[in-house]
Amino acid sequence: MTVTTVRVPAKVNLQLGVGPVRDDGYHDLVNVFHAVSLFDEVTATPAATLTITVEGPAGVPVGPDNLAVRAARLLASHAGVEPRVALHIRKDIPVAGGMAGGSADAAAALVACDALWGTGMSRETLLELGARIGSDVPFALLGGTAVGLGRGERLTPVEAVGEFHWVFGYADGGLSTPAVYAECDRLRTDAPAAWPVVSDDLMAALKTGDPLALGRALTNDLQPAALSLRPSLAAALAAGVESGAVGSLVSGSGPTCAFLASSSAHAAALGKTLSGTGRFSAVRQARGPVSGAVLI
Ligand SMILES: C[C@](O)(CO)[C@H](O)COP(=O)(O)OP(=O)(O)OC[C@H]1O[C@@H](n2ccc(N)nc2=O)[C@H](O)[C@@H]1O
Ligand SMILES: Nc1ncnc2c1ncn2[C@@H]1O[C@H](COP(=O)(O)OP(=O)(O)OP(=O)(O)O)[C@@H](O)[C@H]1O
Repeated sequence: MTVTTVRVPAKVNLQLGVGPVRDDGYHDLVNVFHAVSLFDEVTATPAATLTITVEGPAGVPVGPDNLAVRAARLLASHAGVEPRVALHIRKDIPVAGGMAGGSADAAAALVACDALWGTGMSRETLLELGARIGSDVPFALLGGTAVGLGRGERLTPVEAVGEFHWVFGYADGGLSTPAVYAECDRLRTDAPAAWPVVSDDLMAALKTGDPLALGRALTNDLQPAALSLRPSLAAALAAGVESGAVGSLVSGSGPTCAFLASSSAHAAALGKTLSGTGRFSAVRQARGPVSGAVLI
């Protein structure tokens, strides 16, 4: 194969239940991931050495810290091949926005390089290598809707009926994921975290495909921490409720706000209204669930 391109989706967390901090610094989670139709593309071209170029928003490292580069190196070392590839990322997922854009690129690089180098890794091996790069990477490989336990890497797919329609409000400037988890711990000093459990209401809403029920069931334990670090998010979320969203929450560690609509037409109207509030740097419509990283 000469050139491979992989398309990979962003995620929103339908439930992010955060348990106590573990000895290794991670938190045990109940993390209900949902892949949505905002995509990055990673292209892998044969080259003498490993190089990386990025097209799109600023703030993405173009060196060894890029998660796609780390993924390519890890795969090469695991498979015993030289990491000879020119990686090119076309980014559409917001950077440090709580939608797992970097993790998505790592997942895409694993799939693209495996195809380019003919290393023939099993799905299980790619999921295991992905988990070594970051907790969100396995889900970017899987896509759809899934419950993630442990630090979010132990995945079980969830059957969801139909399609849900979303509007995402982007913010200027990102939030650091470790800083948001640390703020979550700080806010809980007086009340230790309870062990999270999968929400029955959420699972029921996914089984029926009812957006109103899903909207009521959305929860994010990191939201108070994101709001504490970025107080302007409170008004941004309120704008969604005032504009008729059937559910609103911060996506993952934020600061992107996710708004659920009752139909595609409702999402288009909601997107227009939210654009007019001036509270977001950009407003995007998307649907979910969509598949994980795929060769195109
Ligand atoms: C907020 C979420 O996006 C929700 O899906 C994820 O939990 C974050 O996943 P991620 O960005 O892949 O995070 P990782 O690269 O694995 O970890 C970055 C940092 O986030 C914190 N972290 C992450 C996952 C987890 N279960 N507990 C944590 O406390 C830790 O401080 C860790 O050092
Ligand atoms: N390919 C990449 N795309 C974006 N950021 C990257 C990439 N590789 C490394 N990074 C670094 O990772 C940081 C977090 O980026 P990312 O966009 O993944 O955040 P996020 O969406 O908030 O993550 P998550 O939702 O998984 O917590 C960035 O600020 C950047 O420095």
